[in-house]
Amino acid sequence: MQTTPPQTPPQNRKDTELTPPQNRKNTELRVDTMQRRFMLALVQLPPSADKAAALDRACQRVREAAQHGARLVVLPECFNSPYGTQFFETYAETVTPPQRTFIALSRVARESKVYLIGGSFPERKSGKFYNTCLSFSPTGELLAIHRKLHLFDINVPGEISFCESKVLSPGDKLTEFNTEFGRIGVGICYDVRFPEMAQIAARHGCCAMIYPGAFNLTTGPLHWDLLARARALDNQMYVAMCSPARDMTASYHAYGHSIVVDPNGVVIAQAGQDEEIVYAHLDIDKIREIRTAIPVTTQRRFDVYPDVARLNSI
Ligand SMILES: NC(=O)CCC(=O)C(=O)O
Repeated sequence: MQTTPPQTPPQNRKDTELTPPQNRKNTELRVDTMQRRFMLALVQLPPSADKAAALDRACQRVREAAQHGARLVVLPECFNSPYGTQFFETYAETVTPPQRTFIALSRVARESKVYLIGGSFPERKSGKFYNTCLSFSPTGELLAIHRKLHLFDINVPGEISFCESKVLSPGDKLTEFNTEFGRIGVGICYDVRFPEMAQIAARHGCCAMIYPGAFNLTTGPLHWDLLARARALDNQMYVAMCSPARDMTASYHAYGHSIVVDPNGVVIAQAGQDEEIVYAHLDIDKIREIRTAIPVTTQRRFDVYPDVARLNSI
């Protein structure tokens, strides 16, 4: 459990679980800042069935993003395995003990001196499988493990049917971690459809909610941008979603269009459908400005809807 106050730098500590934010107003931004502005990079990678090659390419692109000045780098969902229930068991790795993906991501975060939200990979744990995202500090320390909470089980007749829960189990924890820029919340793809996660993260003082994702060609054009913008506007926080590039020869056709949205709901960076790194500056002062100008954050009527207010004490 995290026991350190928000001012504490992220070393020597894991934020994989949440504790009540004590001694502060919950709506406060956790920006005790050495840095008020930083560059985020979303690495939109092509899908690949070759795990080693995909991992090498991801690390090479993380280094490239760092050389361009990014301090927080994000990879896509299932970035080093094909996305499909038939592949998860074959490509799965453990976190304890660390295997190939963990070791490579930790090393590249350390060598590049970046915070790395390492997309996701199929994880094997105690006989179960999860869709898991590991986040690392610039020293390569594991900061957070997010196991996708909401599994992608949908059926749009004639368009797309997917059932992650055939193979995967859902996680059971929200995920946030501290950086010197601010506190960051993490979800994976379908998690973005559940507004409670971003709302809780915002009320815990997160400045950004980041989702490695892999929408498809049916729901992508309909909902990808809209969901990112909705989560950002409702919570007056930055939202970023990082997709694989589109490959029509792959078994799953990812939408692409990795996106960064500002706390006004404005898209400030967006990829096309091919391999690309998108960069955006996140500015903590902008969150404050927007929350001051349109102060919905402090105008909530928890006297009328008290159940929601209990989020304060999560
Ligand atoms: N990988 C996913 O969770 C896909 C989510 C998606 O496409 C959606 O429409 O939601």
